[in-house]
Amino acid sequence: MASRAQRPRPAPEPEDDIIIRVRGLENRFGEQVVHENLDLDVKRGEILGVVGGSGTGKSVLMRSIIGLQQPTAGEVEVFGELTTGGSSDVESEAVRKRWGVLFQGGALFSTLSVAENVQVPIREYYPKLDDQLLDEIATYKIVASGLPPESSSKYPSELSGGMRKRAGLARALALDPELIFLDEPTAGLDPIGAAAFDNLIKTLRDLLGLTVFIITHDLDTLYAICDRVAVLADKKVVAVGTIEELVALDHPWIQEYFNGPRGRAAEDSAERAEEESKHALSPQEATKLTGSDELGTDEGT
Ligand SMILES: Nc1ncnc2c1ncn2[C@@H]1O[C@H](COP(=O)(O)OP(=O)(O)OP(=O)(O)O)[C@@H](O)[C@H]1O
Repeated sequence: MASRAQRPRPAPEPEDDIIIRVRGLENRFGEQVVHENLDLDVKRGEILGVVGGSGTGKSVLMRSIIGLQQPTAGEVEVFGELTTGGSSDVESEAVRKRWGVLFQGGALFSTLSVAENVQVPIREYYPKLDDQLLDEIATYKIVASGLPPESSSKYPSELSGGMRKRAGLARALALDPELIFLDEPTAGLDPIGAAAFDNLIKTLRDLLGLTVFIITHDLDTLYAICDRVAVLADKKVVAVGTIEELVALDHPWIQEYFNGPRGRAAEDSAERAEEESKHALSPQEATKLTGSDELGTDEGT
């Protein structure tokens, strides 16, 4: 886990490595103005955390980006295609295939097994695939998400909260996306399960080169895996940057969030984890001492 002091700063990206571009976004519900003149860029390959007080419009922002919410003004481009109207069905279908979404709570279909849930997006885009291949792909995604293969045949009601999140992640990964959106993925998980889920996201990003847009209230997640954090307040993104850059700002909500008791505790625990990892045994050393090569595979959910 990287500490606040030691996390490497992402190198500056060229313009075309911005894969989500939000400009002048406005969302109104009747008299309520949720977003006004909101701008945001997300860079290829980064894990971007999105934070803000309850009701500041984090989920509405995500829904606007993925085209589930038509904003009242402004534009959103993902992979260079407009998702806020303007694209043809063919173009928007092609671009939708390139992202996966884990909604709050997993949003699994309760009458479908885990494998059938994972197969839903695959069937939508590739209706001619045969059942055996669909089963193989689903099992692969389920295992990649840290679930045992036996969970394929289980129904959401038979899974723990952490397992449901992993099943939702398996479905988000179904179409080999380049970009994933995660809405509060660690909410409701115990701290060990939440840390394991964070590690899984980071590992998948590193292995698959994913770009990750993650809405979270979980300060530990921000410290552990996010390259940059975007702060929603006053109806817009008031700041985006590394945690080091954000804490240097004078914004009252940012100061209270990162320098309040929970923010400091998360920072301390990230630094402790970093310190402990320096003293941890390598897998080879552990094998020598214990004669076992099966350490550390339980992710705790
Ligand atoms: N379809 C809708 N119709 C009317 N109001 C809506 C709709 N969707 C969201 N809102 C309102 O927009 C505001 C922002 O909601 P949103 O769910 O994006 O907040 P959030 O920042 O994700 O909050 P939380 O952290 O509590 O999940 C809220 O006041 C919500 O009631």
